[in-house]
Amino acid sequence: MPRLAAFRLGHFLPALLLLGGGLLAATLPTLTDFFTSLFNVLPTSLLLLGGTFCVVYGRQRELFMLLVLYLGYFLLDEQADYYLEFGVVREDAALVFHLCSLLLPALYGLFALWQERTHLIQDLVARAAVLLAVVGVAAALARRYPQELEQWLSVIRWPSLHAEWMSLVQFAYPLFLLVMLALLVQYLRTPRPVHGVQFVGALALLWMLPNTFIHPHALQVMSSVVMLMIVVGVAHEAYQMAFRDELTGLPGRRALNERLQRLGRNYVIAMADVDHFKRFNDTHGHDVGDQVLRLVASQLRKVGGGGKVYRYGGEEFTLVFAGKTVDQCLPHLEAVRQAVERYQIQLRDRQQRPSDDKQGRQRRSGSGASQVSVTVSIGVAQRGEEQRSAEDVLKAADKALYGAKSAGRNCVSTQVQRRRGAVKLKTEQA
Ligand SMILES: Nc1nc2c(ncn2[C@@H]2O[C@H](COP(=O)(O)OP(=O)(O)OP(=O)(O)O)[C@@H](O)[C@H]2O)c(=O)[nH]1
Repeated sequence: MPRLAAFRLGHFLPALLLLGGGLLAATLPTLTDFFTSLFNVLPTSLLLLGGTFCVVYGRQRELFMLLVLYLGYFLLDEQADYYLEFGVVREDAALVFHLCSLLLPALYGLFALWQERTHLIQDLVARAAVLLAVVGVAAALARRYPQELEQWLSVIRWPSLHAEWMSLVQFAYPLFLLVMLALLVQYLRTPRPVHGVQFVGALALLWMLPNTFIHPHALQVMSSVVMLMIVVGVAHEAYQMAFRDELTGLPGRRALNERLQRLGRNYVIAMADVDHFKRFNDTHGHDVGDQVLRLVASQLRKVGGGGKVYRYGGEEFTLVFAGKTVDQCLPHLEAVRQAVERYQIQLRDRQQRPSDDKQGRQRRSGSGASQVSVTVSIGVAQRGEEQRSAEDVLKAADKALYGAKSAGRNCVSTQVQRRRGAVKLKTEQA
C-alpha cells in the first residue's frame, strides 16, 4: 500500500503557489508591457537555463520534461500568435491543437514516470529516441494524412461521456486522468519534491490546453509556470540533498552549521545520543538500527519549547533552542527522553513480512511479535561567560553528554545538574 502518511505539503506548496500566481496572470485580460515581454522570453530562457542545470546535475527526466513542454509551447504559440494577429485560426490549427492535446500529456507523463536507472548516456539516448520517434511519426502522419488524422482525432466516440465544456479531443481526458493518477501513485510511493511538482504540473497543463485560444496569455504564462515548477523542484531536491539527512529526514550537519551562525546571544544546545547503539546494531542488524534511528528522530522532532532537531551524525542528534535558558529547556528534554524510552519499536522482519494487514495484526499480537526499545542520553549547555561561541557551547553540550553516559545513561545532564533514569533494552520472544 502507498504510504499516505508520507504526504508533505512542502513538496507541493511551491508548485501550488506558482500555479495560483500563473492562473491569476493568465486570466488577466491584459498584462503590462513588462510582464508581456517577460512571458515572451521566459519559456526559452527556462529551457536554456533549466536545461543546462539538468544536464550538469544529470537530471535527464526533468530535461526531457522541459523539452516536451517547450515543444508544445512552440507549436501552440505559432498558432496562438497567428490567431491574435489575424483574428482567425490557421488552416492546420485544429490538427496541431488536437495532436498537442494528446501528445503533451502523454509525453509529459511518460518522461515523468520514466525513472533514471541505466547509465547516463544510455538513458539520454533512449529518451531522445523515444521523443524523436513519437514526434517524427506524429509529424509524418500529420503531413501525409492531415484531414483523415484530424477527423479521426476529433470524433466523439463516447457521446454519453461528452460535455459541452470539453474542448479537447475526447481521448485527452482519460489520458490526463491516467497520467495524474499514475503521478499521484508515484508520489505516494516515493514522496519527493519533483514528484509533487509533476502532479501539479499536469493539473496546470489540463487547465492550459483548453484555454490556449480563450485567454491570450494562458499558453505563455502556464508553459513558463510549469517549466519553472520543474526547475524549482530540481533545486528543492538539490537543497534537500545538501541540507537534509536522507535516513531520518531531519536537517543534517550542514544545516546545523548554518543555524549555529545565526543564533544570537541567548540559546541552548543539547546533544542526544542513542545508548548502547553498537550493541543494538550487533544484536538486531544494521537495518533495524536504521529503523530505530528513524523512530528516535521522529520522537526528538516532537520536542517542545521551540527546539529544532538536527542529525549531527551517526546516532547523535543536536537540539537547538534559540532565545532560551537551560532551565526553560530541561522539562522539554526530559519529556522527549521519556518519550523515546516509552516507545516500543515493533521489529519488522522483511523476510517474514505478512501478506496482508489481518495476518500482520495476528502476528503482532501473537507469539512471534518482537519489540525493542532504546534510550537516549542528553547533554545540555547554554551560551554564557565560559562558552561564548556556538562551537564552545556545542563542545560543552558534548561534555555534558559524556557526563550523562557516565551517570548510567538514559538521562539528561547539564554542566551543573543531572537526572537519572534506567537503561532499558528489551526483546520479547515468547
Ligand atoms: N544502523 C546504523 N548504525 C549506525 C549509523 N551511524 C552510526 N551507527 C552505529 O552506531 C554505533 C555507535 O557506537 P558507539 O559510538 O560505540 O556508541 P554506543 O554503542 O551507542 O555506546 P554509548 O554511546 O556509549 O552508549 C556504531 O556501531 C555505528 O556503526 C547509522 O546510520 N545506522
